[in-house]
Amino acid sequence: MAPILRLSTPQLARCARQSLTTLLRPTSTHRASRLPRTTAKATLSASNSRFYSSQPPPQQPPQDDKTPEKHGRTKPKSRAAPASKSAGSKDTTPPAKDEPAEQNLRPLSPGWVRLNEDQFKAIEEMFKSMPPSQQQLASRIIAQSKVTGVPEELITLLNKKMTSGLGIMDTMTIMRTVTKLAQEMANYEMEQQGKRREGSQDVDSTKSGEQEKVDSQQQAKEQTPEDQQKQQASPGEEQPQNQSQGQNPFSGQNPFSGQQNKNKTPPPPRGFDVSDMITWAVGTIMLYPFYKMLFPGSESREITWQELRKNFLDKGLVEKLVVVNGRVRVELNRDATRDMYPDSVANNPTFTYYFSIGSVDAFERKLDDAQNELGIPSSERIPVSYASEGMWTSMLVAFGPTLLLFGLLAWASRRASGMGGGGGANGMFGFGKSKAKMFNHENAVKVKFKDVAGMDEAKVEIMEFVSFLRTPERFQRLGAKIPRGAILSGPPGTGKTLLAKATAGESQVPFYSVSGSEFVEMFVGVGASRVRDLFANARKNAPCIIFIDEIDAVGRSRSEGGGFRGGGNDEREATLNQILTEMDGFNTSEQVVVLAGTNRPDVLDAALMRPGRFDRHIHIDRPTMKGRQEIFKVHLQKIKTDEDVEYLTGRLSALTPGFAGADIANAVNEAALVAARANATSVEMIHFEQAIERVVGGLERKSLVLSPEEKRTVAYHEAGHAICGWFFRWADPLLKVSIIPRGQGALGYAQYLPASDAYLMNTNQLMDRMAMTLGGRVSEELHFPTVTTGASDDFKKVTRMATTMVTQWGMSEKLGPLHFQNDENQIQKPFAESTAQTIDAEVRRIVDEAYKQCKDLLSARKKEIGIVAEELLRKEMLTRDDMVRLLGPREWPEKEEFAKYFVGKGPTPPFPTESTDSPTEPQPAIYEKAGGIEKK
Ligand SMILES: Nc1ncnc2c1ncn2[C@@H]1O[C@H](COP(=O)(O)OP(=O)(O)OP(=O)(O)O)[C@@H](O)[C@H]1O
Repeated sequence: MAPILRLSTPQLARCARQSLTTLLRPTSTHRASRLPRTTAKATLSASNSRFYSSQPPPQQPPQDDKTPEKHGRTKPKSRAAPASKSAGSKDTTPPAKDEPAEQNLRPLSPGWVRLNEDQFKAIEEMFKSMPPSQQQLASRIIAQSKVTGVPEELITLLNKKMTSGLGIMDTMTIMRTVTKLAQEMANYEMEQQGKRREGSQDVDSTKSGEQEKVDSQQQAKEQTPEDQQKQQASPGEEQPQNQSQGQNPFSGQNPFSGQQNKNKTPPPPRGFDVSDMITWAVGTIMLYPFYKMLFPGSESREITWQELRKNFLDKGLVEKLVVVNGRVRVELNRDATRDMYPDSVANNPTFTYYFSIGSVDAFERKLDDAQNELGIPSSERIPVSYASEGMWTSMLVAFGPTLLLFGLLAWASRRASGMGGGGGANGMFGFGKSKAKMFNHENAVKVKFKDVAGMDEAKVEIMEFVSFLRTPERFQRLGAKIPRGAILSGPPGTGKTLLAKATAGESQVPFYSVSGSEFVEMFVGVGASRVRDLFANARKNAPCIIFIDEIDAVGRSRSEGGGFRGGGNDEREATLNQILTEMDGFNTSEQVVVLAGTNRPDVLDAALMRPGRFDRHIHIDRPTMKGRQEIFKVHLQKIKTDEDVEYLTGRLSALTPGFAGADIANAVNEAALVAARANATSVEMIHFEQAIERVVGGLERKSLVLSPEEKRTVAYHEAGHAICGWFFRWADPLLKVSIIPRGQGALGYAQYLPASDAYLMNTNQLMDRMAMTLGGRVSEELHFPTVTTGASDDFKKVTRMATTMVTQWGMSEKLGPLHFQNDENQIQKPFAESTAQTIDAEVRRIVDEAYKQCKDLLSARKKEIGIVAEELLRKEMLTRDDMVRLLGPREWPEKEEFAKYFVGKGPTPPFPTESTDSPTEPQPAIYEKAGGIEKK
């Protein structure tokens, strides 16, 4: 076993690989490649067995009392005689080279015994079923066990094997026994090595170099010719001797050899535990035959009934038949079989034949018939026994999947229980781990306040958090409590996340970003666990900012409404409770600021909003004209344009009322794409305008071809809108009229520029807007014998506007200053039937008034409608300048900002925004929407 000690780690690894390959390669007698999966451990261990087979074993301790003296060595201390002896051949024949002399036997450890000759033979028989490459090594290990003895359990196992056979439960004992054996052998080997080193050092210190030379010459002389031959034939076996003399071929690598042997306690090679390795290797070798005993299936062969009869039954070789789970194992009379078939594998004691049967009855009948035919008297009939061998295997097959499932669940619940108290980092399959992304100011959070435009008030509010995170002592000194967090609310895309990021960027602290919906899972408790994990991480990295986007996903009011209607939602509630708890859990010195974003602050739970949690409520609205201009400036920095930035941004912001920051970013990017498509060298005004038109109105639908009549109707319809917009005093300024189909269902459109920053509208403006919206239908009535479906969307807008005037804006004298909220989710109207009737009547009255106003105007301007419509049919699109050319300048003064950017400026002011039902949210103009109407 010594050679293993001299191998370097890479060599060991190589050996292990070879060994594994060898073991898995099928041999003629042994189908290793079909080893069951249960052998995995043995196979792994077997990989080490090649250390032994690839390297010759060490020379055994001297077999003769005189040898050490003869060689001029220090004689090893004599050991106590063992209780039982092994080779009985010791007295009669010289011991085999691997067999130790009795006086060199290691004293037996408690619970250890020595094997007798029969037992050795039995083991050797078993080793015969091993691949030949390993047999040699296995027998060396047997020899070694003669020195060390074997654990008593091994004898018990052997006896059991010979009498009743081993069961699956014995595997544990085997493994334990083998481990013990391997450990003992390794210890023994280490002792031997130590002694050899000590011996050689003693000799070195006492002998002069000359004396050594003489000794070695004498030693050579005194060696018998057989000894010399042996040495030549097996130089490897000389290695221990050479090693002690510093001639080990591995001396360059091995700390045990050569010069290094002079160190009293040579360090073992790094990262390699010799005794472990030996344990593995010996364990593998020993375990393998035992495994074979337990699972002999791989050394059996299926035969047919006819073969059985012809080869064994008729020849009287069958000793017993054992019926096991639908198969019959044939137990042969080995001696008789050996005489008849001397070269057959059937002589191998572990080899069995078996055959399959349909039913036990049929088999018994067949056997009886065969024996009758052969004339076997009933007293000598072949015994048939019934065993339930393989029960474990079949049980494993039957219950395996269930057990696996239970195991998996047990494992999962153990992991899940880990998330309970300790912060929940892992949770079930890691579910409890927070999904928050952490951005670090050094690499990711590069956003600064200068990148966030058009929300000065919000910035001022949030700036306080920055100062707190940067200089907390300034606040703490005066006893001020630091705000825990802020809710940023506002329409989508208005820059809530951006502002939170900028706060982190300015304060130069880590930023955890997570969406409220990421807390919600199908497992109750996971959300809460994630919240715990998030806050635990944040505390570790304080000072830092946590940003929970879309907090309404978890923070909805628990009392009523939202997802809690109809029975509640435990998971969401648990998550919310955890957020509340965590926010309470901060002490005031903890520099963790929680910001949350939502589009629906109205649905949030009151507990979230109370002071001490989200102390601040910062509302971020869509930007004003000035705000848009600033946002355009921020985003224009990223693209190449030669336009005058001041004028460009002013005009673009005038063109984009109602745009949020995200829309502006999108429009700018779209403009760059349009310019790139046109191979332009820089992005020009026209590209921006096209981009905005595209963002608002949708793509041009060139594939939609209208018939000439349809086109004509569309042109007159749009001309009606345009004339209203031109002649009504309070109408929004007209920008463009087009009959090019765009987006979804719009066959044409008129664009107006609503007073972008007008947050109030009076009755005059509303009436003009409604009249203008009805302009399309009225024009159709005036110019065609029949009307079309194209005005449905206009009617919808008008009705909605009139209803809002009556029910919410108090613009009906009959109903007075009352607000009637008609909740569509409620079955009953919150007002009396008579009130409902009054509302209906008032809505009708207002729409009728608007209709009359429109009809009066268009009837008077029928000629102008014709002019515009015909021009529209020719050019498909008219700009404001075209309108001035056709109709003369507009009678009413234009608003200042409109005049600044559009009156007499650029040739193609584009852009959609027609009428809208809300004074604060201008909508893009669409001539006709789908909704069952294909085209006009
Ligand atoms: N005020 C602004 N200044 C500059 N860019 C802005 C501004 N507002 C929005 N943007 C642009 O819009 C993008 C999206 O904004 P952000 O994600 O912050 O919107 P949000 O309000 O959080 O939206 P949501 O409510 O849908 O989560 C930003 O990445 C930025 O490019």
